[in-house]
Amino acid sequence: MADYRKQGDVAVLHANNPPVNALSYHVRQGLYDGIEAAEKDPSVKCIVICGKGKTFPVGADIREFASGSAKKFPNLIEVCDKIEACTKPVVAAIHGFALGGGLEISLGCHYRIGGTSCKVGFPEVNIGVLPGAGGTQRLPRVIGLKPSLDIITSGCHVGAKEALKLGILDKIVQGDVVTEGIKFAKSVQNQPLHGRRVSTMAVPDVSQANALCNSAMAEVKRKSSGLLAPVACVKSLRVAAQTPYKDGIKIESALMLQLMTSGQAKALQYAFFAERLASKWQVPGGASHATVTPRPVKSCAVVGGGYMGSGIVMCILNAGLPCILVEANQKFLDRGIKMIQGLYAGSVKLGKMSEQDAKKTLSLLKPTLRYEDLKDVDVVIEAVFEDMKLKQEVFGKLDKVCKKDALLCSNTSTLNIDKIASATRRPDRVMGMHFFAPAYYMKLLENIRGAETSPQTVATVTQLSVKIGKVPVLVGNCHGFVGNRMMAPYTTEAQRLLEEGAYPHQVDQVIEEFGIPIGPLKVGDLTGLDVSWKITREVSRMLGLDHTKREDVEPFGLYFPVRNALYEKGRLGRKTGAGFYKYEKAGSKVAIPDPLVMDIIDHHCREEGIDRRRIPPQEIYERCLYSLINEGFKTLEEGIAARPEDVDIIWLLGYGWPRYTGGPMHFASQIGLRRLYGRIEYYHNKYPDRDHWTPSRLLKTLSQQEHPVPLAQWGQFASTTSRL
Ligand SMILES: CC(C)(COP(=O)(O)OP(=O)(O)OC[C@H]1O[C@@H](n2cnc3c(N)ncnc32)[C@H](O)[C@@H]1OP(=O)(O)O)[C@@H](O)C(=O)NCCC(=O)NCCSC(=O)C[C@@H](O)CCCCCCCCCCCCC(=O)O
Repeated sequence: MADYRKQGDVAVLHANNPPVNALSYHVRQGLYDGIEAAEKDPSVKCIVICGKGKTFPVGADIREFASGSAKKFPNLIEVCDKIEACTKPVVAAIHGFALGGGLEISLGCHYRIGGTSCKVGFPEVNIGVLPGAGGTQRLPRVIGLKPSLDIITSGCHVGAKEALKLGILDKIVQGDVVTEGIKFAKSVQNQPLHGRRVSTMAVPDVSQANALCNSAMAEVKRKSSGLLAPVACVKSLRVAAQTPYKDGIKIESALMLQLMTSGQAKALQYAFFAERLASKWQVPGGASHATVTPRPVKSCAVVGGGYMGSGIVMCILNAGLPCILVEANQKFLDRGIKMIQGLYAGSVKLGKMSEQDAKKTLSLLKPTLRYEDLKDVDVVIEAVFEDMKLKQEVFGKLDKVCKKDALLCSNTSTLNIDKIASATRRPDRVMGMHFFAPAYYMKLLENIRGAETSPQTVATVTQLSVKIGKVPVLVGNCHGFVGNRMMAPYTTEAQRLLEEGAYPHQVDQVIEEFGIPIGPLKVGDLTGLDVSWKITREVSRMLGLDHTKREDVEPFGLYFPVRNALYEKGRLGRKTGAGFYKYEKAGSKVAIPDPLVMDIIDHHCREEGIDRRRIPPQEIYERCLYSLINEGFKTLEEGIAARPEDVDIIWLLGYGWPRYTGGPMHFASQIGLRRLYGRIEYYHNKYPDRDHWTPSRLLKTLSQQEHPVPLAQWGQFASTTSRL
């Protein structure tokens, strides 16, 4: 797990643990033994530590935190200290990434050189821990407290040039980093080592320690309220400034041990792996990401240049793929182009992109009004208005003009993908690609497989999704798929609470305190009450109901009297400066509780003879969140979602569910399924007419097991076959 070889009088130690050289027990042992062997060998004058394959070690092996192996001798602290204590010069030769424990290893070395494209960083905060192998103690001794606070609390990567400027790297090298590392080591082999051992250095900006740490603490509390790791990072860095290394490392270890066993760390690490699992799909019949070869995609087209369509075009262009944008008329086409150009101009202005790159990227865009221009593209993504008739019309046209093997995808957020596919003669090459707004920014892509979609179509769309920078999750076909289907009971309950005693700001406050950045009623205002009103009307029509008749729609959970009253008064949300809240002016972001809305709600209740009651925050919390979770279990039991991890990634990346709880399914496992089932059954008995409170069969089964079933095994209890 760490290869030892000698090249003349240089010992070269390669960490060898593909794909990213995570510092698992065997790698640590190999590095420790390698240093010991080199120290003992009189013919060795200096040592180079590097990584085999594509990168320097990227950190501790995250899976070892749960198993306890991370603490096993030699732990990472002991390895770093061993390297630093070596009496022969040790050089870290960095290529790819040196992250977390990898960067700590390099800080234990006496010198660090890096390739031109290497990156370093401490991403530990993202997985709920801190750089606990001396990172918080050594980095400030090398580069000072101020930049260390920035790097460690942000978790951001630092490029080679910046790392050199800060003093993390001693040199940037061209060409093979190991060859250069050997040369470098030979050049310093006779230099004294005192002054190169980082733990013995003083923190340069120590006089400002209090001011810097106080302001960093205020900042992390403001930005990541409730998160334990960033706070612990600042505490540990403060200690580095005030204490010798040998005492500081003890405090760092104590903080690390606390974090390692925290629920937040477990949830964040779960989310890390769930995100990587998402693109590993499998469909009934056994075809999977591992067995099916995707078709190459060399060009794409997007139909519809509205807000979503334009964003999708940008994702494609950013990946370096040519993209045709089709619109129905010149006015709409110009509007789409203008939006895209404007967003690139904004990126240039903010320094995120050079003018030259923006120009080059935009040159890949070909706007047109003619469907015939799409005859050679490999993939078309339709992003027209959410209307089945319109979508079928578009797919019919596409089917006629596009080459036989082109894939036709729809950015529908709710509609039946099989019905859309039925407008073509190639249902095997039709799929849903549900982007989230703004499409150029949001990482989630909910990919919907229809009944006839072929495995190769799934493979190609998944590969394209990754290429355009998204995390794709494959789901089955049903109204709203996974994300929006779970959203329905959540928003329904939020609105029902208004009719029983709560006001909008009270509901939103509970949800925002839980960690979802915008409460459901503020989301209603953001999307527009006219939009949700129209959706209710469309869904009612689809079900053959009259949306104006309470007795028709109430049993189907489609009766929203408060929303309707606001809509009828022209309060359409943020865009009109009034909805569930009032706003300073149309388009403003700050939602202000509105006494007028409270009057409208009270009036409605009086008319309906409803005795309003005080609704405790716990009830708001349970009714919104547990109804959503129950629906999540239903998507699993029906095989619409393949794994609980997929449901979680959809909610983490698409709907702002707080990552430190791991997502709704992981959160459910933390609540305890027995307790959760009990509460859902309680609400089912209280509101028997609300279908979304019917407890999920899967949840019921799991809750009845003698011992809690680990989340990774829930799938074994889902009785129905997969609908993926
Ligand atoms: C590196 C990346 C940027 C690469 O991205 P890329 O897109 O190329 O690849 P993937 O992300 O898809 O990854 C490929 C593959 O690798 C897996 N993987 C990646 N990183 C890790 C990892 N760190 N551990 C395990 N597995 C990893 C990934 O899951 C993929 O697997 P798959 O099966 O899907 O192919 C990107 O991968 C990335 O960003 N990785 C994470 C980097 C990171 O977070 N690093 C920090 C890790 S935490 C750390 O390093 C902690 C250390 O600072 C401190 C540890 C101290 C422990 C000692 C504690 C003892 C203290 C107490 C002692 C006192 C004694 C007492 O009292 O008891």
